[in-house]
This record gives sequence, C-alpha cells and structure tokens, in this order.
Amino acid sequence: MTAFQDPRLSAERLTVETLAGVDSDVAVLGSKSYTNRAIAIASLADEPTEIRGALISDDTVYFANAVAQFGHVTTEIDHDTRTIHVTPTGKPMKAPEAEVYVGAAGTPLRFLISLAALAEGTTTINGTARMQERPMGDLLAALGPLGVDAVAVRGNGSPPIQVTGGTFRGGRTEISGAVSSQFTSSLLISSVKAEQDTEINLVDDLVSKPYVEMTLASLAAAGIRVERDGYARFTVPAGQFFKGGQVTVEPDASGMSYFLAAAAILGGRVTIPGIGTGSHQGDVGLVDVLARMGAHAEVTEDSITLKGGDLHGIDVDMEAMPDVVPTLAVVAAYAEGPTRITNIASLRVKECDRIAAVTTELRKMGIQVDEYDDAMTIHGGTPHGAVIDTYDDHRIAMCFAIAGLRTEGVVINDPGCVAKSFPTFWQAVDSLREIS
Ligand SMILES: O=C(O)C1=C[C@@H](OP(=O)(O)O)[C@@H](O)[C@H](O)C1
Ligand SMILES: C=C(OP(=O)(O)O)C(=O)O
Repeated sequence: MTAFQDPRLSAERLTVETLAGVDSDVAVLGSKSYTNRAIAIASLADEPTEIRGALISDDTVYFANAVAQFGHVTTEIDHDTRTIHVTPTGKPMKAPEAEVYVGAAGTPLRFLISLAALAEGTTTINGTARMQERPMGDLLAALGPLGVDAVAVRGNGSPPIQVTGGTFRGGRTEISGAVSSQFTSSLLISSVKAEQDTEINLVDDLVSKPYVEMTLASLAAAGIRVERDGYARFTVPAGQFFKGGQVTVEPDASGMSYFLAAAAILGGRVTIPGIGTGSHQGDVGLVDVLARMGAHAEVTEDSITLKGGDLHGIDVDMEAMPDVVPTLAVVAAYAEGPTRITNIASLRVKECDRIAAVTTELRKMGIQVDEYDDAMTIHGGTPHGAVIDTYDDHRIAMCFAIAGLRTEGVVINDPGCVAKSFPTFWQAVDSLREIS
C-alpha cells in the first residue's frame, strides 16, 4: 500500500524552472482540515467510517496512526484510492503506553489532547522540536473545569503534554480564542462524549473562525447537534452518537492557493475542479482577495478558475485565512504598489514564524517588506532569484516555488517539507507545464 515517492521529496534543494504562462486544470489533494476532522470524529464513532478523497500526507498519517493507539478503532490507509478506513474494535479507549508522536502536525496534536481526555489512563503526546514550542496552554486550562487533568510536562504550555483521561465530566468552561481556533475545535469534537452537556464560553475574539465552521459542519454531517451563540458560546449536548459511513473530502483550499497564485503572477488560467461556492474552507476567500488585486475569478458550484490580470497592491485583513498569507505575500511581491496584510499575529506560532520567514525570504529576492508584530507590508517590485530557506515549513516551500515559476534562479532548500500537507506538490507544479 505504499504510494509512489517523488524523489524530489528527499532532495537537498531544487531549482525551480520558470514558465512563460499557464493554462491548466490542476488536481489538488483532499483538505487537510477536513481529513483531520474526519479522522477525529471517526475515532469516536461506534460504526465504521470510510474517508474518501482523504489527504494522505505526513500530518494525516501521523493522526490516523495516533488515534489507533487508543485501541478503540483500527485505521487503514489505502494510498491508491486515497481512502482512510476507520473501524471500531469494540474496545474502550485506553491511554497508549508508548508516547503518541505526531511530528509537526499541529491540528492533530491539539485534537489529540481532548481525545486523550476520553481514554482511561495517562497519555503523553509529543512532536518535533518546533512542535515543542507551539502553544497549547489555553486548551489545557479549558480542560481543567471539565474534569480533565492536562499539563505541559515542562510547565511551558507546549508539548510534551500529559493528559490523564477517563474523567471528562463536561460542564462549563471558558477558553481563549486569541491564539488558535484549534483549541475550540478540539473541545467541540471530544465533548460530544463527555458525561454531561458541555458549555464552551469564548472569553475573547476567536481567530481563524472558518475552521470552527468546518468543525461544526463535520460534526453536523456525523449527526451531532451543537447549540451556539455566535462565536461567544457553544453547547454540546451529551448522549449523542457519531454516525459512521462514507465521508468525502473536498480539495484543500490552502493547497489550491499556490496554483491560483501561479495564474495570478504568470498570467493565463488555472482551474481547480471539485471545490466551489458551497465550500466552508475559509481559504477559498483568497480568490476574492486576488480578484481585488486585479486577477479575474470564476467560481462555480464545483470549480474555481483564476485568470491573470494587472496586479496592484491592496490593504487586507487576513485573520480568517492565516494559511494563505505566505501565498498572498508572494503574489504581492509582483503587484504594483504596497500590499498591507493585517491581523496575522497567529502566523508567528505556526510551523515556523511565518511573518519573519516570509519577510526574510522576500528581502533575499530584493523585495522591500515592512515587518510588524501582527502585520506585513510588501512593496511590489521585480523580485530576483535567491536560495530560499524553508524552515521545515511546507507553506514557505510551496509559495516560493511559485515565485520560481516567474523569476529565474529560485532555489528551494529542503523541498521535501511539502510532504506535511501536499506530498504530490512538485508533480502538481509539473502539471502546469503540460498545457491542457
Ligand atoms: O483547524 C484547523 O484545521 C486549522 C486551523 C488553523 O489554525 P489556527 O486556528 O491555529 O489559526 C490553520 O492555521 C491550520 O492549518 C488548520
Ligand atoms: C498551520 C498549519 O498546520 P497545523 O497548525 O495543523 O500544524 C498549516 O498547515 O499551515
């Protein structure tokens, strides 16, 4: 069941060859966020689930393996058909003896903290060195009032995290939404299995709101009812059961962004089939942002097409779409005038500090960037080639690869880091070279 491994995933560096224009349909893999939600939900279901069109990448493979460690389900990954089979074993969830390791997968780690709260015993959850810097404290604090003892082993709010479970009472808790929406999503999913109803009160403004909508949509599809008061309060009634069956995952909107960016900066057309107007993925909003910059967009029920145009800078609040900020920053480097991207503090605690990384790497290409704590201004110009460091961050590698399609001499260090969310990324880039 092993898939073809692109040799570029183990290369030290890759020189991107430029392209005169594009006119392509591009196949993007399944949504990372929907696949993660489907795995989490299926791991709590008492019926088998078949996740079709799933993203099979480093993050989701770590997650599928991790949920199986609790013994309540088995997981089987079929690379050829891109299906993940999650099958209940009939056994209760039990804390695994071995540490649960999820690499650089932030969403899975955050989801696992609340899942472990449902398992008898103490679970230790850990990840890469960068993961051990990423914040979890707000989620740990919110679990306490629900009856769960979840602590950072080193007392710093970051992994390794130890969760003593089997005591998920439910009740009322408060959570901050200022750092990550994943904490709220994590509570929403696992509290379905709490002993009593769970009331989750947001004490401040929630960042990355579309991801909570995706969680609610996934829960609703599994037959789960959640009451809400906007983004201030969510109540999850106890005693509900997750439906199994088939779940079909739509293409990943963040992965799509690189190909929309290619059309924007090269000129020509790119169409992404299988995603359109009905999508809850917030990153689809990049289409409108690029249209405001001068590109031409056409969104139907089941496809998104972007055509190039004369690009100009804009002011844009990107709080709802953090993952496509690096993509937008690269497009902005080719636009006329400044692009001010605001409300993006959460980028500092992703796979790398993405505000710092994008600033450093665009400056290497000769672009003026003003860096702020929670914002960036990119002054469009004529980027030149450079060797791009990628900081073990798939999104930095992918967005600068697109710059390399337009600008000679872009070299991407560690091109294999794309495997976190898009192991076929370099093949998808190749597909742009086959004019359709
Ligand atoms: O819930 C999710 O699937 C995600 C939420 C976002 O994180 P934050 O809520 O931390 O911004 C996003 O950056 C991440 O890639 C996926
Ligand atoms: C931030 C990301 O992922 P995560 O938080 O799940 O590691 C991402 O994929 O851009």
